[in-house]
Amino acid sequence: MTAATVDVLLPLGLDVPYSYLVPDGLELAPGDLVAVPLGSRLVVGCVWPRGAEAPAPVDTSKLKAVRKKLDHRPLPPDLLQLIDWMADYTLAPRGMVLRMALRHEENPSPARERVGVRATGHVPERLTAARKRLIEVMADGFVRAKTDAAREAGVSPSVVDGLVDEGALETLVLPPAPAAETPDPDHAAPTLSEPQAQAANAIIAAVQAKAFSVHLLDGVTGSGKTEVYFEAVAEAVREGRQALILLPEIALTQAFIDRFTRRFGVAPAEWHSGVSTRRRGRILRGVADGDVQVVAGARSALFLPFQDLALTIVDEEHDPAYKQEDGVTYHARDMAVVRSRFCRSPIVLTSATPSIETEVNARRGRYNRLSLPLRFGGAKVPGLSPIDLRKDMPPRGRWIAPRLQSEIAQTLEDGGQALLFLNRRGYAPLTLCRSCGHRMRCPSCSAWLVEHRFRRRLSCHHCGYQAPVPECCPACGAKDAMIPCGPGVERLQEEVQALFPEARSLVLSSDIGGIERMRAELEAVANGEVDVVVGTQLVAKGHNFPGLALVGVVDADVGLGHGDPRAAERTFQLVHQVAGRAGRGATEGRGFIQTHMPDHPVMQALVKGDRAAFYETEIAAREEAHLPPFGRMASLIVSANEGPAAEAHARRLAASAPRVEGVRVLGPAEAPLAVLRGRHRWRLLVRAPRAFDLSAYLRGWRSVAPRPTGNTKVSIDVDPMTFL
Ligand SMILES: Nc1ncnc2c1ncn2[C@@H]1O[C@H](COP(=O)(O)OP(=O)(O)OP(=O)(O)O)[C@@H](O)[C@H]1O
Ligand SMILES: [Zn+2]
Repeated sequence: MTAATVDVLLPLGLDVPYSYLVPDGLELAPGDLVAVPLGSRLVVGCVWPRGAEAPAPVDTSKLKAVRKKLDHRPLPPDLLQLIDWMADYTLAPRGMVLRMALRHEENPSPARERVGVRATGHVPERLTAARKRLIEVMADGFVRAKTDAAREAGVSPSVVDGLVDEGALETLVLPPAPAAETPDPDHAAPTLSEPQAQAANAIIAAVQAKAFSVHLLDGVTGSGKTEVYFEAVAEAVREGRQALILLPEIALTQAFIDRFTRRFGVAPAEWHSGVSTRRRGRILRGVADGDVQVVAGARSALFLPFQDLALTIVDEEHDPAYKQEDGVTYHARDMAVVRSRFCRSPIVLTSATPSIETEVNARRGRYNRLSLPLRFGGAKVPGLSPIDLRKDMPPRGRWIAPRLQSEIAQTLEDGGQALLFLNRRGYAPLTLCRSCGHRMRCPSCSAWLVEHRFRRRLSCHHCGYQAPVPECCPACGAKDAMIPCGPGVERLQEEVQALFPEARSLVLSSDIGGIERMRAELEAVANGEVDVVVGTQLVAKGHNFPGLALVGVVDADVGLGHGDPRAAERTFQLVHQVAGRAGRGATEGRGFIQTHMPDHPVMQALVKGDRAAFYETEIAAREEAHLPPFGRMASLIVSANEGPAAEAHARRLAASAPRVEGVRVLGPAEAPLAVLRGRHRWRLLVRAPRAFDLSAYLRGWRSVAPRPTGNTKVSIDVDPMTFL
C-alpha cells in the first residue's frame, strides 16, 4: 500500500514543491495552508496542485509528514494559478512568488471579544455625579461596548464596573469588531453627467456579466474617473461580492479614503506597509471569508485571497510605482490583468495619460476605451505656456525665470495657490569643493551625494548612506569650501521665500517625515493653508487641490536624454499630470514649463495640449525601433563584489546565449549605475519580436548558462521599466 503524499510549496527561494506524507485522518486539498518540517524547523507552506503528468516515484519512507493544517481558508484557485503564471513569466522562484501571498499567521489570534453593557432599569438610590451621567447616557436602552459607554458619558471605565456591581447595568458579550465595515452602495450616490453615466454603465454591465474584460477609463484630469468607477464598485458590493482598488501611492492618499468614506459611508479596508501587522491579519481573514468587500491597496494587495473578486481597478495605471524592482520583479498592473483573467472578472485601468502599452492595446481594440473628454462641472484643463530658458534666464544661482516669477506674483495677489514642480529631492544634487573641484560621492554607489539641508546631511538616494556635510574638503583640506551645485526642492523653497517673503510655502517630498505628516501636509494644501507648494513627483499623483491656480514646471528637461526608451513618455505623463492639478476649483488654472528644448516633440505636444500628437509620435517611434509593446525586452544584471568578476561572468553568460532568429542579446556593458551598494554591475539586454515567448527563451538560456560562483549574482527583469 502506498502512503498518501501531498506536494507543498514553501515560501522560499525554491521553484518546485516538496512532497510530504499526509498523516492519517488529515484531509488536504490544493490551496490548504500547512506547517511542515524543513530541516530542524517548521515552515508554513501551501498544498500545491499536482500537474497532469504522473508524479516522479518517491521513496515515501524518506518523506517527513505534514505537521498540521492551519486554521485558514485555502488560497483560492485563481491565486494559485497567478503564482504559477508569474513564476513562469518573471523567472522568479515559485516559492518567492508564493511568499508575497502568504501573510498568514501560523496561530491567528482570535479576534478580541468585546464586553458590552446595557441598562437593567434598576437605579441605585445614591448616585455620584459620574454615575448619574452614565445612567442618563444608558437610559436609551441600547447596548454599548464598555469603553464606548464610558467615553460617551465622560467617565472612567471603573464607573461602568461600579454600576455593573450595583446591578444597574448588565454585561453581554459583543461579536468582535469586523476588519472593515460593510460599504453602503447607496450611501451618497452622485448624479453623474451623461458621459460619466455611460462609462459607469459599461463597467457595471461588465461586473454583471461575470466575465473577463479590460477597460481603459481614459478621462482628462478632473473628469471624475473616481466617481465613475465607484459606481461599479457599488455594484460589486450590492451583489455581495468583492472589489479591489489598486492605488500607486496609497500611503499618501488620505484624500482618497475620505472620498470613499463620503461615497460609501465607511472607509475601505486599507492594505499597505503602513498598516499594522495585527490589522493586516484581520483584513486578510476578512478578505478570505468574503466579509471584507472592498480593499484599497498598494500593489501587494493583488495577492490577497479574495473569495469572490468581482472587479479590479488600477488607478493611475501609468504610474511607475506599480513596477516592483526588487525581489520578484513584476508589474502590478499587468499581473492584475492576469489575475482578472483567471477569476473571469473585469478590470478597469484609469488614466489621463495612459502608458504606451495600454494605449496601444486600446487602439487595437483589446482594451475597451471609455472616454471622459471634459472636466466635471465645466472647468477647463489648464493650458501650458513654454518658458524658453535660453532666452528668459533666471539670475545666476536661481532657477525661477523672470516670467514665472511675475506669474506667481500675480497668482498670489489674486489669492490663488501656486505649485512649483521639480523632480529632485533635497537641497542640491551635487556638492563640490570650490578650491580643488572635488565632488562628494557615495562610497558604495556610483552616484553623487545629495545635500538635505534640514537634516544637515549628505545622502545617497540609491543606498541610503548618510554623512554630515564636511567642514573641510576631504581631498584638499580647504576650509568652508564645499558648495552646493544645482537645485533640489529645498533650495527652490529658499528661492521662493526670498522672492515672496509673505507667502506660506511648503516642500512636499517623499523623504520628509512619515506617512502621517505627509497626509496632513496634503490636506493643508487642499484646505488652502499654503500659498506656494514646492514638490517632487509626489505632487503629480491624482491630488485634488481646489485653490491651485498656477503650476510651474521648473525643469521639464530633467528626465529627457538619458537614453532611456521611456523618457519621453515619462516626461509627458509627469508634466501633464502636474499641470492637471491646477484649475480644478472655481479659478481657472495656468501652467508654465521652463525648458531649454521648447522644440522637442514632447514639449510641443504639452504646449499645444495635443495628447493625440504625443501618442502618434511616440507610438510610431516605438514601432520603428521595435521597442515595447512592438518588441519584447528583458534585462539581465550581473553583479559581484569585484568589478572583474561581474564582467567576466557577464561575458560568459553572453557567450552562452542560445542563438534564435530574431532574438538579439546586447552587451554586456557596464551598467549606468556601475556600482550600487558596493556591488559592481554589468548589464545584458535581450530584445525579441513581439509574439516571442521570451520567458521560455530565458529559462532555456539559464539552464545552459554557466552557474554564477562566489558572490556573483544574476538578476532577471522581464519587461524592464528602468535602465540603470
Ligand atoms: N458626478 C459628479 N458629481 C459631483 N462631483 C463630481 C462628479 N464627478 C466628479 N466630481 C468631482 O470633480 C472632481 C474631480 O473628479 P476626480 O478626482 O474623480 O477626477 P479624476 O478624473 O480622477 O482626476 P485625476 O485624473 O486628475 O485624478 C472631484 O472633486 C469630484 O468629487
Ligand atoms: Zn549609495
